[in-house]
Amino acid sequence: MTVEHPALALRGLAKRFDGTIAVAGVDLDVPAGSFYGLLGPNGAGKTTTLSMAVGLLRPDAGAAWVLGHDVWQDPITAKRLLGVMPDGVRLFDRLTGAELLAYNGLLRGMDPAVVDQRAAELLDVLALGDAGRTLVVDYSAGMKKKIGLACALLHGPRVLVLDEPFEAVDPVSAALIRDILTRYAAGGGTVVFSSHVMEVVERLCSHVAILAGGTIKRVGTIDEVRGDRSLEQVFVEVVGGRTATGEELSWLSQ
Ligand SMILES: Nc1ncnc2c1ncn2[C@@H]1O[C@H](COP(=O)(O)OP(=O)(O)OP(=O)(O)O)[C@@H](O)[C@H]1O
Repeated sequence: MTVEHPALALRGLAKRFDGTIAVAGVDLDVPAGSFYGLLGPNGAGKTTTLSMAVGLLRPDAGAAWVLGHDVWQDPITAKRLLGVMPDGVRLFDRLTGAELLAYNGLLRGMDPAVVDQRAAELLDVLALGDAGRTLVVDYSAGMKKKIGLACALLHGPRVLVLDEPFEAVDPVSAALIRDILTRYAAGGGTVVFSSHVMEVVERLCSHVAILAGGTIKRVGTIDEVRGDRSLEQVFVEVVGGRTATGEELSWLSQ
C-alpha cells in the first residue's frame, strides 16, 4: 500500500523576531494536486510561514515536510521537489533573464541543453524574450515576478510555493501567470501562494487558509471556508479591523 503524503505538511511552526511573535504555531496540510491560497492581512505571518515551510528561514519550533520529506532534516530531497518564488524576489539581478535561468538550472545540476531549451520556452511564454540583454535589475516589478516564476518552474518541481505572485503585476501579466499556474495544477502539480487579494484566491484556489496574528483562523476548501457568504465577508469577520466613524480626517473635506 502506498501512502499519499500531503504536498506540504506543517506542524507547530513558530517564529519570533525579538519581541514580536510572527508565527505562533501553524499546522497545515496542503493536499497533493490542490491549488492552495494563504490569505492574510499585512503582517499576518504569511511570508514568515512560507519561508519556514520551504527551508529559507529556520523555525524556532515545529517542522515542515514536502511530499513526506522533512525540509530541515532532508533538505536536498525536499528542495528538489520544490519550486519557490520568495518574497520580494531576491534574485541575482546583475544577469539577463536567460543568464539567470541558466545559472539556476546549472546550480540544480540540470543538463545544460535542457536548461537552454526550457529557458527559451519560459522566456517566450512569459513574454520576456524581448527583454534580450536587459539585466534583471532593470526589469519592471512585474517582469521580476515573471522571471522569478520562471526560475521556480525551470526544474519541473512537484510543488510550487509562491509569495504574493500577483503583487505589482499588471492585468495582462497576471492573466498570463494565472494561465501558467492553472496549467501546472491541471498537470498534477500543487500550487501554494500567499495573497491578500480575495478575488484571485476565490477564482483560482481549491483550498484556502486564513492566517492572522500568526495563527490559522480558518482552513478548508473554498466552499467550506466561504459557506454561503463571500470570501471577503469571512475574511473581514475573521481578521477584524477598525471602522472609520466619519469623524476622523475631517480636514480632508475642508
Ligand atoms: N526579519 C524580521 N525581523 C523582525 N521582524 C520581522 C521580520 N520578518 C517579519 N517580521 C515581523 O513578523 C510579522 C509577520 O511578518 P510577515 O512578513 O511574515 O507577514 P506577511 O503576512 O507576509 O505580511 P505582508 O502581507 O505585509 O507581506 C510582522 O509583524 C513583521 O514585522
